[in-house]
Amino acid sequence: SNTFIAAVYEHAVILPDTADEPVSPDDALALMNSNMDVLEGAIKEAAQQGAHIIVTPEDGIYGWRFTRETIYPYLEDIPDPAVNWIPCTDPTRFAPAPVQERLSCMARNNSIYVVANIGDKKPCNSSDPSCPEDGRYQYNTDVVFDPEGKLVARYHKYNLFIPETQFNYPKEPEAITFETPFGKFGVFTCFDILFHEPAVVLVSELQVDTVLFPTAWMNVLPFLTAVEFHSAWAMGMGVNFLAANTHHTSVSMTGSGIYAPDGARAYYYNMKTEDGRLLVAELDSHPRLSATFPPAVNWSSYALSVERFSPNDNDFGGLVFHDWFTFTELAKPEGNRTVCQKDLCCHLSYKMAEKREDEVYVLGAFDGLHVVEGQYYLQICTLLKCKSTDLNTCGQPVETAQTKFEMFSLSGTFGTNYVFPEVLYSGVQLAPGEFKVLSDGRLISKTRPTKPVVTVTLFGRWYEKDHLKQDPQLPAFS
Ligand SMILES: NC(=O)CCCC[C@@H]1SC[C@@H]2NC(=O)N[C@@H]21
Repeated sequence: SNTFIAAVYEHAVILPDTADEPVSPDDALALMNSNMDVLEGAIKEAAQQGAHIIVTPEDGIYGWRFTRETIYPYLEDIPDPAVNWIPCTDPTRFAPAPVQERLSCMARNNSIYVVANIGDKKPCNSSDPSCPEDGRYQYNTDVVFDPEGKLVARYHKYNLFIPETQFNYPKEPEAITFETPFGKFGVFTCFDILFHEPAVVLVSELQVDTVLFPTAWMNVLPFLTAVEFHSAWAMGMGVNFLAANTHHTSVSMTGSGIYAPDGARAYYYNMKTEDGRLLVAELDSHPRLSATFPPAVNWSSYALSVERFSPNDNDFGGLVFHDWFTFTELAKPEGNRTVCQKDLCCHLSYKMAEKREDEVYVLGAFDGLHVVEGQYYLQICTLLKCKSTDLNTCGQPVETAQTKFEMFSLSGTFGTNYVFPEVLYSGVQLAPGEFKVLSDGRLISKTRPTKPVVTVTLFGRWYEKDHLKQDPQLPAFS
């Protein structure tokens, strides 16, 4: 088919009690069944609305706050999908697997692909020198059941986030894909999105059409809020992206969406209540063949072709999520500005509807290794609103703004081809259809932005540089 209906469910996970001791297998299953009761309602509703596939969140069935020992009763042995297993119709073929059986039946009874995140356990012994002392590997695992209830994909998360000490890293990254009548799918989990393997491999080498993305994502403004970054990754990589987040506002977890390469089809961000939400939207099965598929981009073409727009007399520094940026203030209501850090020069042309006295915007550049909660090399050009009119607050998280822009055009001399374009309006709102990337690398407003701007960002990832030693992040202007 040319199109299909996708669903994602943001789930307010029912968490286990914080206990230091492992619970019984029955208690673990009871907690997981409470969560699956809610997921089953969402799956039924999605199927009734015609969805062909539904994605549910990372940690959506057992929650978090586990040690290696306390998660054990929640784990099941998940076989390689090559065994051709329908747990719903053949539940006793392997060791008891009540969670896989129930997920399989939900898929089968509703004739829909179901994507879920559960825990896998694999026994090992001393013949394996890497075998953990407790005699088992434990993996954060995505599973996919087809509309017959057959297990068609199993993915072990490769880039564990720092607190996930309950799980092991798989020895090698797994690039997991499967074919459907509506395109080729790939799957990875949460923190994986910031790294080359397996995320970029799935798109650039294996040419998937749609990525399935269970996540438990804590939002970090100004660049790493879920809806902002996940929609930007879909656009930068040219794929559909189905992101299902957990919903838990006390740790800033919210933000799910159905994203196409040219913008969001549906998204949900809600820090006000603890409600989950089902999203359903239509997508192209093969976005690369669609008339709206964005053109190939040379990310540095425009920026390398122009001279510096402005002198660097008044540049200053500031921290953005632990990274030392070089900033220049946008003091006039319109203009052309350049700011550089190391090899990255960022150019901005902009026009504000009016220059407000109570809001300050800057153009910023960062070219360096990010080292907090993981190590990854970034090149970032950004137009952002400062928290207050004090320039020392530039880079601190900001959610709202009042300044409307007539236009913006942002570009940079990137050394990487992997650049993710973000536009965030006041109130953590996306701007689908209101901006685009030209083939020469400029991120431009298509029409006059309809809402006040919080950030416009080109978020570049330079994967080859991830293993460099950290540069001392000193102000380049001092
Ligand atoms: N479950 C996960 O793997 C969560 C990782 C995503 C966290 C994103 S990426 C780095 C930022 N730090 C955060 O606390 N949230 C952001």
